[in-house]
Amino acid sequence: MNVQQAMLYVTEMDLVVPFAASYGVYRKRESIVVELRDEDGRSGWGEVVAFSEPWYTEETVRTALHMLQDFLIPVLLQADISHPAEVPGLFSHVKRNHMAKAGLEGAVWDLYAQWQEQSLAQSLGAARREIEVGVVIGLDEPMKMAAAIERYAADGYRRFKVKIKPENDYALLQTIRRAFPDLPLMADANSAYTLRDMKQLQRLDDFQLMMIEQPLADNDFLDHAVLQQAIRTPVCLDESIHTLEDARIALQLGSCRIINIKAGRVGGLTEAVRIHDYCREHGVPVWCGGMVEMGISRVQNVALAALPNFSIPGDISASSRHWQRDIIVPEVTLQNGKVRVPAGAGLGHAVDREQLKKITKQFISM
Ligand SMILES: O=C(O)CCC(=O)c1ccccc1C(=O)O
Ligand SMILES: [Mg+2]
Repeated sequence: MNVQQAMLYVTEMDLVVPFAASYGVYRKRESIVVELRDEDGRSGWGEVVAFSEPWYTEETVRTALHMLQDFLIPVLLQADISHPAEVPGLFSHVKRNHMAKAGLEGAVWDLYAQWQEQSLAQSLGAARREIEVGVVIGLDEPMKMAAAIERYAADGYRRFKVKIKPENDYALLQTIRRAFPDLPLMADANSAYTLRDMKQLQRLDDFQLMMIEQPLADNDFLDHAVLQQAIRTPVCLDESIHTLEDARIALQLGSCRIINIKAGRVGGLTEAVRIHDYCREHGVPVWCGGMVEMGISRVQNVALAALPNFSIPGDISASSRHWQRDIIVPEVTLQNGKVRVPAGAGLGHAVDREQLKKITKQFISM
């Protein structure tokens, strides 16, 4: 497989509703869509899920463009690739910058699956035909968050995640639990706490949460282990896990009992599958995280979450959760709280070039 041309679409799209977490509020989202063309004129699609600002990890849309244009794409255009799992090795002389790398690797996976006349899920070794999915409720007033849960429950979502912060946790979860005593509920703190908040975190054991996601800083493997010893609620790590090695450290230290896998955060689908396999061997469940992404990354998530150890519904909502009009056809939709894993070759969804053109503010071809 030879990549002959790489095209980058820098996009910006309004969110259907603003999305707030402990770091701030998003009303629109910038992204980069990657189109790779091979020697037969096939297009493979990827998405770089970095945000405009470096709050989630250190990457941004601008740093990713720099990495893609000046380091990663030149290497990819020179390479002869027989399998997408070779791509991380091609990029190993570039430190980190996982989301930039994952955008290209994802597009190579799409090309490869098309070339094999397989679905992306099949190429990844995933066999499920449908997956259960969950939804994330951004920070807001407790009554508004409870109302959002009610609406999403009616849509059929199977697991509900609320964003929390130290100023808004106990009362919020109490409001939600009183309204929905049996709801499969979890909370994501995006590193808003430290070990000094131990007592406050212990009180959250009152709410039978499925887990608490990333309570402490991303590099705090030790403090997360201390916390997990002191609370009943399972800790799930998100921002801490950038590599299989990070997952190994976290499980060996007891920093968490569950891992959130996002292909963008770990440098691509290849590393995501390796982390999945490692967790499976160690009896640790995983689930697929979300990045308020558009359809290409969303459909990659569906394929990834079809692997067997994705045993908890992920943050893989319908396209309409965030977008008026997604960039794929058909869009991702829910049937009974489940999403069907596409069976068609590659992504199994077409890119809506008309919509992509409408939201593109910068185009680069190499
Ligand atoms: O994609 C979604 O719908 C929301 C997923 C989510 O919570 C999230 C979105 C952007 C950045 C980080 C996170 C997170 O899981 O921490
Ligand atoms: Mg998270």
